[in-house]
Order: sequence, then C-alpha cells, then structure tokens
Amino acid sequence: MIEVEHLSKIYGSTPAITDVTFSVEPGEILGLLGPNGAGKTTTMRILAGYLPATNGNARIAGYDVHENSLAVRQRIGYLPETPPLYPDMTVEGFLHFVAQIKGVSAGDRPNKVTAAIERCNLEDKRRVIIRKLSKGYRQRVGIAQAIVHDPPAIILDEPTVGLDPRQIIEVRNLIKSLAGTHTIILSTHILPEVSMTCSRVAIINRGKVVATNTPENLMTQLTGGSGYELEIEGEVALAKQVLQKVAGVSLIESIPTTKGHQSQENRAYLRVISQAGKEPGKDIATTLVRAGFGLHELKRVNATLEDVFLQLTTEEKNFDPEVDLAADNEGETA
Ligand SMILES: Nc1ncnc2c1ncn2[C@@H]1O[C@H](COP(=O)(O)OP(=O)(O)OP(=O)(O)O)[C@@H](O)[C@H]1O
Repeated sequence: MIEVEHLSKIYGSTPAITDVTFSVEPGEILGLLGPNGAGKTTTMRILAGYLPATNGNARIAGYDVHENSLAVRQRIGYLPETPPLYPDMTVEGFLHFVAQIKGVSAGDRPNKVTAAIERCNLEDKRRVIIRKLSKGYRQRVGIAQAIVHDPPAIILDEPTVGLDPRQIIEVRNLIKSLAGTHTIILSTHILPEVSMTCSRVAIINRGKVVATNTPENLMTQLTGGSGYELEIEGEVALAKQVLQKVAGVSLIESIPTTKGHQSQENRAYLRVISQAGKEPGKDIATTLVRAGFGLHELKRVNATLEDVFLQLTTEEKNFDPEVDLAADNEGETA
C-alpha cells in the first residue's frame, strides 16, 4: 500500500533524510521511530505530498506522491504534528468543511462526518466550538479530519505528543481500531509507543533507516546479541537463506548502499545480528565461502541499535487510572 524507495531530502546543504526505504502492507500500522531531528516529519511530509523529495520516490496505493499528488491526497489522511483546525468552527462544521475539500459528495457528507465523529468518540462534542476543547479532544478532531473521507492510508505525525496519560491511551486505542481497514504510518520518539500500537517498526536515526522489524524482534535485536557487517559477492537473497541456517544467527538485513559505501557489481552489504551469547562469526564465514560466495569483509559492529535505543527510551509518566482519572474529572471541562 505504501512503498518508499531510496528517498532523500536535502534542505540547502543539510541532508534531512538519506536513502530511506521501507514499505507498509495493507492494514498494517508501521511506527516510524526516531529521536528528535531524525527525519520523521520530513519523511511524512513527502509521503503526504507536501514536500518534494530530492531523490528517490514513494507510492501510495500505486500513485507516485510527486507525479500524482492530487490522487495521493485523496487517498490519504494526514495529521501533522500540530492539527490543522479552525478554532472558531464547531467539530461537526469543521468536519463537513474538510469532507467537502476532500471531494466527498454533498449527499455522502453527513454519513461520513457522523462515521468519523463516532469512530473518534466525539458524539458529545459535535456541536462544541473547537477552541473550547481540551488538547486530547482536539487531537481526536485532528484524527477525525484525517479519516473523514475514509482514505485507505493514514499518516499520523507524533499523534500522542503533549497528551496526558489517559488521552494517550485513548488515542492509541483509536489508532489501533483503525488498523485492518486502513494502512497507517505513525511517527514517535517513544519506544513503548510502537510496541503498544504498531505491527512493525522502522527505526530512523540521523536521516537513515537503521532497522525495520516487528516490535518483538526489535526488542530481541536491542537486548540480544552482537552484530556483524558483511560485504559479500553473489546473489543476496540466496546468501540470506544460507545465513539464516547458521546456528546462532538471529536476523539478517540488507544495508542500503550509500555514496560513501559504493556498491560494486554483484556485491551486497548485510548486517547479521547474532542471538544473545552466541558468536557465529566463524561459522558465517565458513558457510558463505563453502556455498560459493565471495566474502570481501566481515567485521563486528558496535550495536548501533543500542545507541539509538538509548536515545529513544523516553519515559512515560506512570499512570494510575484511579488517581489520574479522579483528578482529571475534577478539573477538566472537555
Ligand atoms: N525547513 C527546513 N530547513 C532546514 N532544515 C530542516 C528543515 N526542516 C527540517 N530540517 C532539518 O532536517 C532534519 C530532520 O528534521 P525532521 O523535522 O524531519 O525530524 P523529526 O524526526 O521529525 O524531528 P522532531 O521529532 O524533532 O520533529 C533536522 O536536522 C532538521 O533540523
């Protein structure tokens, strides 16, 4: 549903993202996880058709985000970091307005608006002026405006940032309820967020995707074994199959080729993560050479993912539902 290939963006002379590649299958929630300044917003703005890439391409539902940006915008819902709301409109009035802009026919609008309001639990607020809503409710209106035209793909930039713990739980549950019928990318700098919400994670650091995996495998990767980087010569898919059978190997991923790491013909770079406590380096070398592959380099690598992980372990405030909800009911109006 969403395919991103070798995407790069350079602002002036500042590279914001470099050679970003990932894909999102229909119905999946992919978390784009990275520290501040990693390039999450840049990637999402390119996908939403608001920013041209410097290199590479991206397709949503088969449409190129640059060449067919109108078709793409009709097929996505986008929630930027700050929800684009008109504070003097009512929730319902605003959603009607957005539905109109998104090309929903006048006859379909009431049903679509009601569906978005129900989905986002906004029934009690439908006639409330947006400026009177709490931040949590505004965020729900932001999500409602992203889904009101029922797009197949939804892009959410840091959807829980600035919310209190109860609101965070509600917004996460809302996002999870959209999976299956929608394909979703959300960005976050909070590691626990992806394990709670996403089916797959792409970790982005300093503009590069450094790992893509399920949250479970990622945790193994982060807490488990050491890694090796290989430069091999031969058919890469076959090499991965061969390496997967080596005892002690946990994960194998391709390392994207960058300018400083120029690929030569028929050569590929792989990262192999070993299981905790295992040292499969020697067996990796022997197995590859016996299988007829050229092995130009095999080196241990520092656990780069662990470094990223350390930057991402943003703590969330411990949430005690009884205490926090009681306090919330006393004070908050929306
Ligand atoms: N308009 C711009 N002009 C110049 N540099 C920019 C611009 N927008 C972003 N950058 C730079 O590009 C890099 C990536 O920024 P981006 O906003 O995409 O990261 P992010 O992961 O979304 O971070 P955050 O979570 O802090 O929003 C950063 O170094 C940032 O300073």
